[in-house]
Amino acid sequence: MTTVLPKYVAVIGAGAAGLVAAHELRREGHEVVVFERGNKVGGTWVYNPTTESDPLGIDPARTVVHSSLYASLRTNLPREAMGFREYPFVAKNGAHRDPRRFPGHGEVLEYLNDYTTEFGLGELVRFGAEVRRVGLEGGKWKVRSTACGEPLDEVYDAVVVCNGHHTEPRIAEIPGNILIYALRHGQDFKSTATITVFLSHFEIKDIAGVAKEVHIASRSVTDGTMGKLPGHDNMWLHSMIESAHGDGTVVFRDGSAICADVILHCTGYKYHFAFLDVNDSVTVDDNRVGPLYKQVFPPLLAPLLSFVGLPWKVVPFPLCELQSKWIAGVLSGRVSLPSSDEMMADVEAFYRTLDASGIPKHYTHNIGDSQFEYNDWLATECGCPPSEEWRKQMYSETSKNRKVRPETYRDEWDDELLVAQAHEDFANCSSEGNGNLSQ
Ligand SMILES: Cc1cc2nc3c(=O)[nH]c(=O)nc-3n(C[C@H](O)[C@H](O)[C@H](O)COP(=O)(O)OP(=O)(O)OC[C@H]3O[C@@H](n4cnc5c(N)ncnc54)[C@H](O)[C@@H]3O)c2cc1C
Repeated sequence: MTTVLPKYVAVIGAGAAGLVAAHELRREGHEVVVFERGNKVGGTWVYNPTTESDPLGIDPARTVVHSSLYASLRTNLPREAMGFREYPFVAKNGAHRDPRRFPGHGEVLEYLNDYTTEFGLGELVRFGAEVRRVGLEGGKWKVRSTACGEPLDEVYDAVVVCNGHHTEPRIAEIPGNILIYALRHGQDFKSTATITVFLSHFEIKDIAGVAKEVHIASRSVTDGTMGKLPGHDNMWLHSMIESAHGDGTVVFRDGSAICADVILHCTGYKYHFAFLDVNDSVTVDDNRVGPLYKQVFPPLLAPLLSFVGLPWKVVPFPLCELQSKWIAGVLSGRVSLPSSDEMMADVEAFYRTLDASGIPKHYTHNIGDSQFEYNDWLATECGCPPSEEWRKQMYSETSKNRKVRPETYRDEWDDELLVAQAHEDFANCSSEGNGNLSQ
């Protein structure tokens, strides 16, 4: 094998993906700079209690606030399955710690802070540094960032994009006037408000507890499920919205109508890479980022440009960990990639499989059903063990429990045996020197 020199790598974002990418890259011998436009590590898990003064987002003078979290948010995955493979998310004692199996968002941020401290990642992060442009010049990446309004141009060998995909809202296109509301507390809604929610959401009950009426319009509502939601006095399911009007009238496709004070879009987010200047080597088309070999490398720019954390409906932390190991190994020459043509052929074959199964383009990165197969493929490439059996089973048991006990799955479960197996595994991990378990 030819020796490849360590690379000078720019990582964009210091959320879970950027942190694990930085750790794995440095571990492999690369020199790393992490650009983070915020002033903390943790990305999504950095909670901001404020909302914009203008919920319609029209006033150009408004202070823009972004946070995808709301106050009462708890994880939807159990901590054992959710954590990084090499740094288990175990409960810790301490004034600000939340030992629950499905902890509140603050505990996830604490965990990511612990991870940062444990591996000394803070020294790699440049806070307040927003990447504005990434372009290829003479075989090297020119990265333009701004800090305190001052532009800075630097040259890197490789760029790893970890900018997350829960920032750019995907707004449902409804003819008529649209109201958008950012939610932090259910109590943000007055008890008189009638709310139309564009898509069902697990935590809608927070709002239903204080709003007068909640009307849920969703693609998945069928004739058989329309009407009042069983067990709730003030929640109704509707077909999709046909139009919305300035006086608050919302007309559904079945012809029924209500009058709403607020329309809340629970329609998710879009992939967005405003800083990427790579002609058409990577594009976003109907929320498909591509072409990407195995969700990570654009064949024409591999291995010097890569993406971590694009897949959704997955357990993100361990998946990002494996993607990062793969990227780090490929950049150092320890792991090889197929040729560009072979990678492109693989991507095209993947798209044909999606087409043949009737899976729309915007589901390209929904790899939920095959996530563990995907993780195991990455693990084999990197020469590390496949996903733990308990983790796979725990994921599937949690999904089942969420369906059976939608209101209480975070506090009642039947997979204690898997929890015990996880902890047995963590103890082995600890004997191999994992500082997270020695406290
Ligand atoms: C409401 C909600 C609940 C969730 N619940 C769970 C859960 O229970 N369990 C779970 O495992 N996952 C959950 N997730 C998924 C969560 O997104 C992932 O766990 C993970 O945090 C994603 O990390 P990331 O690093 O990919 O992205 P992010 O956390 O979004 O981090 C991206 C970082 O990049 C920075 N950045 C972006 N653009 C630039 C730029 N141009 N220059 C510099 N910096 C930039 C951002 O400031 C940010 O810090 C949830 C997500 C949401 C939105």
